[in-house]
Amino acid sequence: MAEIEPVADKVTSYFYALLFLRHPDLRVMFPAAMDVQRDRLFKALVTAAKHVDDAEILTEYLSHLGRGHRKYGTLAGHYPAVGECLLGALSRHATSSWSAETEAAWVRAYTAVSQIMIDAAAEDEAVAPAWWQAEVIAHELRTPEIAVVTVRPDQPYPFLAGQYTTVETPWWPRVWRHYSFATAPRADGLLSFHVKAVPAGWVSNALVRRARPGDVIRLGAPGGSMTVDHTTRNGLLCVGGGTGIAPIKALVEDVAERGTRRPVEVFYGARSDYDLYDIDTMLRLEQVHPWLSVRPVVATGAVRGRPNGVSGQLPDAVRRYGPWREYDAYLSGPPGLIRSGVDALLGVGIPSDRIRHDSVEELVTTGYR
Ligand SMILES: NC(=O)C1=CN([C@@H]2O[C@H](COP(=O)(O)OP(=O)(O)OC[C@H]3O[C@@H](n4cnc5c(N)ncnc54)[C@H](O)[C@@H]3O)[C@@H](O)[C@H]2O)C=CC1
Repeated sequence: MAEIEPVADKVTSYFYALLFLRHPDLRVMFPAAMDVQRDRLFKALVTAAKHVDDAEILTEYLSHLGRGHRKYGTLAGHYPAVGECLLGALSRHATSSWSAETEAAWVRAYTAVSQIMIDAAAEDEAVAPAWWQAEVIAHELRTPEIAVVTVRPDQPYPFLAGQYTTVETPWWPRVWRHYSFATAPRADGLLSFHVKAVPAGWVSNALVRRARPGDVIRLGAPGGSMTVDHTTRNGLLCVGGGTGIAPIKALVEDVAERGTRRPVEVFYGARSDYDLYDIDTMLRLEQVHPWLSVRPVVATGAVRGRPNGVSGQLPDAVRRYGPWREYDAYLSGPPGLIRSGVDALLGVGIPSDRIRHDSVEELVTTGYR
């Protein structure tokens, strides 16, 4: 991996060129623009290599990957073709470390990896569809860039509060992006997402500016482990930045449904007062739940009309309050916030096994664009 990492771009470009030259029929399974796809392949290789000594984490990661590949139409028969081209690309770029021995090691590793993915996909086939179709039934613009999109899946969609899914729009086939569910599972089966149109974001711009009630999108399977630990009575310290408030709101609803009245402290951060697009919903929840406290935090300017508003960065705001030793922490938002937030939470005495957030690598490569 050390020899491959600095030339990752070349390796993945070469790999896809080989794959499409040798197997042109597979090209239709991939999006028109391959930039994000290329990053994804390499991130998957790095993640697998990173956990190579921890069979449990590796199997969980690969199983999730295998199940996730069902929505692309991936079949067991595709894996050998991919494996051959991967070896072709690696052997061409890892020239100084390549030998019969390394080749045999890669073949063994790839065979094991693909078997776990194939088995997980086959198991999943018996219990869940490869994807869900979902009709947009409401589209509410909260700011010119942020929409709350509510959809009705064509069949029951089981998930846990705090999880995310992948979304494909009809306008950009085979381009999938992650979005967290903005509510806990609802009795009416509806799902909603907070989407911010980001520059050059294919899916996010389509969802904010084009999608209207009646349009049909596709959803992949749910994922993510930022879910409430119901085995403890610890309080929840929730830090949500920007649209990262969406899964935090879902967690609050989950605690409310359980009726356990654990203290929940939400720090809701935005660049400015104007960007606190969901503050009214959060404050309404605070009014009905005595165990919930919501503190808006803005990076610039002041929070108007909210006496408990804080000016500054989210991690600093969290440090200013507390103590947090009796709390589990949940972090959601931009990758930079997750990184500095984890440091702040460790610093205030919350051990790492009680800090939950989505994978920063996933947020970076498969972001919300
Ligand atoms: N499950 C998750 O973790 C979710 C993550 N997201 C991510 O959240 C982001 C939302 O984007 P925007 O609304 O434009 O957010 P934004 O850029 O407006 O930032 C939101 C908040 O995070 C703070 N922040 C940003 N970078 C920081 C850093 N390096 N250190 C400390 N604080 C920082 C800002 O000061 C602000 O308070 C996207 O990157 C999206 O991918 C969105 C939904 C769910």
